[in-house]
Amino acid sequence: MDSTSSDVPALRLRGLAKRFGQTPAVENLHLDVPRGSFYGFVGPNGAGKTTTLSMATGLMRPDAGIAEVVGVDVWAHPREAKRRMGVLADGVMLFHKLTGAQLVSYAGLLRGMDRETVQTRTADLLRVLGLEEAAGKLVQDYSAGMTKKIALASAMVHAPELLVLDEPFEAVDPVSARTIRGLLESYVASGGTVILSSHVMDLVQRMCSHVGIISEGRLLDSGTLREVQGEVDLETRFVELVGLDGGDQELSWLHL
Ligand SMILES: Nc1ncnc2c1ncn2[C@@H]1O[C@H](COP(=O)(O)OP(=O)(O)OP(=O)(O)O)[C@@H](O)[C@H]1O
Repeated sequence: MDSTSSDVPALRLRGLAKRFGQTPAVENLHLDVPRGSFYGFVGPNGAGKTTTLSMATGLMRPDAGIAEVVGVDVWAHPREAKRRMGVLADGVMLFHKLTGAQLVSYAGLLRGMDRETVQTRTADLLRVLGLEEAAGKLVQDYSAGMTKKIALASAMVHAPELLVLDEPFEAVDPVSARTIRGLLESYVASGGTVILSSHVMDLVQRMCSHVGIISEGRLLDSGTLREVQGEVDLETRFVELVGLDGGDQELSWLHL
């Protein structure tokens, strides 16, 4: 397949599956993320979002199925696939004994970039993300939001074709969230592709051109935002598909 063709999805998943013991976390999942799309991957807690994105990005080996980034098989050609994507993983340990600036630079050097470019881009990212003053501080001393931002900078420094972001806005303050949104929007406008997982339907509805809804390890619906949400808003559609499951219950003892 010609990986330069715009028909090749930025991310293509076929039959992805993963079990933890007897529990299926992801089952026979097929998904196409078109190039140049801003793709929201949503689902309730424990739906399989992180497991899917981990298998898609070479962090967790699937029991079955294929993951391709711009036509490159992630598990057959991990180095080539990883060059083309930037990943913000959920719950993965960073090298916390490095300073923020060192962490981003290290990520760039790992991708084979020259030192000068790495330095310039690291400074740009730290400035834009409001981390200039914390550049020399150890990552272990960062707050949760600062950690999220430095991990995001590390994922973006090599200007990959695809960004895979697991909960990029979690713990991030509203001003930084706005900055990150702006960065991602201009990245997509210039031809990049973003897939992000989130629980915040408003945010997905505002930012994303495409959506996939996953529950209990299965993809329930996917397509353009308009196709998926139909005549209602995304949250209503999400609840229709996933079910309320306790969402409308009350606790009598909590009535004061
Ligand atoms: N390392 C693991 N060992 C055992 N079970 C796991 C492991 N990781 C995930 N699971 C299980 O797999 C299922 C999917 O989890 P996953 O973290 O992918 O969901 P998620 O959609 O990302 O959830 P959340 O929105 O809460 O972050 C859950 O039932 C979870 O308990």
